Amino acid sequence: MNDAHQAVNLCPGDEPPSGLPIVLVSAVALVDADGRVLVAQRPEGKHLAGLWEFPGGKVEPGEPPELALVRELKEELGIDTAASCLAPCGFVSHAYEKFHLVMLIFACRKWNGRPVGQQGQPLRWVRVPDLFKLDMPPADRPVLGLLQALL
Ligand SMILES: Nc1nc2c([nH]c(=O)n2[C@H]2C[C@H](O)[C@@H](COP(=O)(O)OP(=O)(O)OP(=O)(O)O)O2)c(=O)[nH]1
Ligand SMILES: [Mg+2]
Repeated sequence: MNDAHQAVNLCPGDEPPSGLPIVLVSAVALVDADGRVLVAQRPEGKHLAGLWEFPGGKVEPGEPPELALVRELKEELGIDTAASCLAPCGFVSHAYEKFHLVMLIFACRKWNGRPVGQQGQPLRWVRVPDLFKLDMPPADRPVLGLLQALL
């Protein structure tokens, strides 16, 4: 048995199911001057409705992930930022029932305008330790650890 084979066997049951379409999403931790992070409640009628999420959305074909996020922040929150204001924090990879989510996480401390939910979605500024108490999508749990380490 070679090393690679042994490494696979160290984590039995961890293999993700294959065959699901991959959905690439860019999402952001907007961080205010007090170190709080913005979360938005997902609108009714959407996948994972009612849960608190990091703003962002699907990357369109051929679209750079940073520009997708700049676009989504304008569409969802009405704020302006730039790719140069987005610091990569990490990613999550999570199998939902119908697709496999790969979500790139950025941090952003510089934007213009005051975030307002453009679809009427409620917003909250939350300290990182308090994010653990919120009802968030299952894919987001590893993001909280990332933010705890980075912010
Ligand atoms: N934005 C965002 N999406 C998340 C998070 N966690 C999580 O599992 N997701 C999932 C929910 C969705 O299935 C997918 C992102 O889709 P989205 O609904 O935000 O996409 P979008 O803004 O482009 O909206 P739409 O045009 O497709 O309606 O990622 C999160 O923290 N933020
Ligand atoms: Mg979205």
